[in-house]
Amino acid sequence: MTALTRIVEQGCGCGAADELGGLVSIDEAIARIVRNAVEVAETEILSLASARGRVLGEPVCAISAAPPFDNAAMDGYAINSACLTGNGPWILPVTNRIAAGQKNVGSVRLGNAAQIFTGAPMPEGADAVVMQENVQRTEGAIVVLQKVRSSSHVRRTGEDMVAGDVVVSAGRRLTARDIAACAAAGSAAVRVRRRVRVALLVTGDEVSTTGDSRKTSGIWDVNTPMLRAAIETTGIELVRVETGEDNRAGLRRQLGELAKSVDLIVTTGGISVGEEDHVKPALTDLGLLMAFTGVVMKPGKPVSYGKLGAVHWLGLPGNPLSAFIAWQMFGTVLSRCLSGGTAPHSRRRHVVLSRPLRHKFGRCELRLAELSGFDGMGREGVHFDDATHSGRVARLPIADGVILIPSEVENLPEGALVEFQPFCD
Ligand SMILES: Nc1nc2c(c(=O)[nH]1)N[C@H]1C(S)=C(S)[C@@H](COP(=O)(O)OP(=O)(O)OC[C@H]3O[C@@H](n4cnc5c(N)ncnc54)[C@H](O)[C@@H]3O)O[C@H]1N2
Ligand code: MOO
Repeated sequence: MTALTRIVEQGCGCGAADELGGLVSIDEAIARIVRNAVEVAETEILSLASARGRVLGEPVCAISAAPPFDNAAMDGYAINSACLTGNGPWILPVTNRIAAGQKNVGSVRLGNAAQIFTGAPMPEGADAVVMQENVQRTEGAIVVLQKVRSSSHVRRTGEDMVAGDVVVSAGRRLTARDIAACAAAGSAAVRVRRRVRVALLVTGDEVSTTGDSRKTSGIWDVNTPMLRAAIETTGIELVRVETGEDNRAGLRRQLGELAKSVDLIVTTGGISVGEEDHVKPALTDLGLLMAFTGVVMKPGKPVSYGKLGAVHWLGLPGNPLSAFIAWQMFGTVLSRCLSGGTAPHSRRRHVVLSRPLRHKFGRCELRLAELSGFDGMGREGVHFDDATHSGRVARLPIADGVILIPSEVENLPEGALVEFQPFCD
């Protein structure tokens, strides 16, 4: 039995929406984010040394061929393979010695050999390298026991890249792998998009900051440190962190101020339907255009998104697990779109349930899950929680991601396939 038959890019694929309550499906919420989020236009030039994590604003092209000349791939002897005729062994006089970095390497005549070291330029006349382990060295000569093919252990000019090749495309978020290709292409600096500027505003009068020596217990503020870390992981720049006032006028003033200096405001809490939920009314006062207000998912139902002029607002629920999962589902997509990064390949995959699963019909549930390795048929298994509790985070450290349980599913047997989305952190 399969809970979902197709791997979808990001959404849950079940398409559940609650028109009456104004809630949209996960897929629709993502589509609205993608439609509204325009990447930052400004770019800057950075040295390769400081470019990791940044989004490339223009392609990086090779300035010359790599390798720039034919060279030895092994320590050994450069020979012309055409001299190994008939049956061996063949005795070849060693007439020169070539080290890496050496200029004027000379040539090798047919029937002779040049001792050569890995990375050294191939001498004229030679077309192959015999590894030193495969010869017997005698006074002034080598004995070759087996034939070698032309080009054996030779790295040819331009076999990795030629001048003008695009080695990294615009939109890539630079990793050590991209930086390797840029360096091999001769690039010292790259043009990247400027980082997206983000403000985090955490509401909730009842929460206390950890580290306050006057307090030994309380509802600790989880969202600020958690989202600081999560935002940092996506490569955008957290420029302001504030504690929200718990009233409409105060929030209106704070949000209005923040909107002057950032591209994105992320808030947590204060977005449900209670009389004490002031974030949306304050944003409405400021002229917010709402793209969606609530998603048919558990946890994270109240997650909302809209725009204050050119500034994006992502409203995450106050419950820490809801805030974390809503960030994973929507915040990461929004950050990527605003940064100008190309969509990564989906890391979604099917996994096999380790035991029967029960689910309450209604919302698409994103339940914490832990990968448990592969079975004899190569199928990846998953352990999962009995239920989702939006205020609990004790199990987050051992969870590798979430399984997606479509809204209409009520029971799944052990061995059923479900979709799994790994956390990006
Ligand atoms: N009548 C209804 N009530 C609620 C609904 C609903 O549909 N109808 N939705 C529930 C759902 S689902 C969620 S999720 C929460 C989200 O509400 P808010 O986003 O307005 O969040 P708050 O009420 O401000 O806080 C919820 C919860 O989280 C704790 N919290 C808040 N901030 C932090 C923080 N920084 N660190 C740790 N914990 C935090 C807060 O103490 C509350 O317990 O609404 C339901 N209600
Ligand atoms: O949707 Mo809420 O996040 O379950 O508690």
